[in-house]
Amino acid sequence: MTEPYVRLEALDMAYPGHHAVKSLNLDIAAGEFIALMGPSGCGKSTTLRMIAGLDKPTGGRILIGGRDMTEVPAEERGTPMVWQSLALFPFLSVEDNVAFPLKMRGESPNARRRLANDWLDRVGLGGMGKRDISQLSGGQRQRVAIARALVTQPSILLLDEPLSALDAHLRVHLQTELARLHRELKITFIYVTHSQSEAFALADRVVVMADGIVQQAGPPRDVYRAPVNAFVAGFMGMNTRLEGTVTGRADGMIWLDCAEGRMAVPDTVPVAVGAVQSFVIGADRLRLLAEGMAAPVGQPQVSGKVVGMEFVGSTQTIFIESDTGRDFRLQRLDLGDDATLTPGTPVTLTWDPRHAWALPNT
Ligand SMILES: Nc1ncnc2c1ncn2[C@@H]1O[C@H](COP(=O)(O)OP(=O)(O)OP(=O)(O)O)[C@@H](O)[C@H]1O
Repeated sequence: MTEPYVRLEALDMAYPGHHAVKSLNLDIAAGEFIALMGPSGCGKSTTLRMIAGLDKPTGGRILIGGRDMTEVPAEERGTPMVWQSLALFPFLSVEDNVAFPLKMRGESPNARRRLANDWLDRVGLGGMGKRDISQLSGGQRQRVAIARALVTQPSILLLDEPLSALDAHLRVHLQTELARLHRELKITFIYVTHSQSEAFALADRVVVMADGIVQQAGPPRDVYRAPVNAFVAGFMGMNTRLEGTVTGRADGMIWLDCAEGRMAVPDTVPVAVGAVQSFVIGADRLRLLAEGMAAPVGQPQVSGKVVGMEFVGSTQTIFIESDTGRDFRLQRLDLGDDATLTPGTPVTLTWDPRHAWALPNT
């Protein structure tokens, strides 16, 4: 990264009785879309609130554009925030809500009206400026909140679960609009979410947190395919974790004795023969073997039975329990040809060992 635009340096927040953020270091480039994700209580919102200046860190520094902002009051930081719960003024019109930060800044009534309506147009609410907030739907209100945050033309927009109060259809719709706004505005977005699909769809980089500590930061594909530890692998959800005793190395692969048989994984970790090594295999990498077929030479072959199926539009997830009692998840396109895969159906799984990923032993 060239010079970061936002730098969080050993950022710490120790509430009385709870250490919420622990010496967090993160560099964010100008114009980057960053998603902070992790389970409830991991410190995502606290981190965002510290960047906004709403919570004062108990340690570390926040630099924005090279300037130390740690002691700068929220209203002077130029870091507006959009929340899950809509903090709009119910007694002001839509236009006045959007224009409010401009009024605080002392802009003239004409400039306020013009800019507010420009932004209402940009978020798809053109012509609705005179309405009361109560006359808008949840999705429309969230657009007002976004317009109000952007009307001052900040260089950073902070978003804390901005879509989580909306229904699934609206969420996807507004997600697309946020992506468009980010492309057009080219400003830095820092986005807190529980939702892996939202984070993956929107962010240039995701930052996975647990217990106040950054576990992994990287492009969504890297974090999904190459988790750095068991926590991140588990948080990504759609993979199966196996482990075995290392028996040797050959041709860029580590060979392991697992309960499910002899397996190989790409040799990316320094591990000794005789040690136990974990690895993951993505749900989309697993394949079912047709009845009576053997796996290609060098590929594992794991037998088990179907325990459940889930359909999500054009894809399906098949839950399989192996004969060794391990849970596998297999994800594939739904081609409508698996009426016979009911719970209890015996199946055999395989995968290309080059798609497995050894978890670094940190
Ligand atoms: N003012 C406070 N005093 C004491 N503890 C707090 C305070 N605010 C937050 N916490 C605790 O700090 C931890 C991190 O909170 P935070 O809101 O950052 O989590 P989060 O990752 O955003 O979670 P969620 O996804 O549920 O919003 C939680 O355990 C929370 O209970």
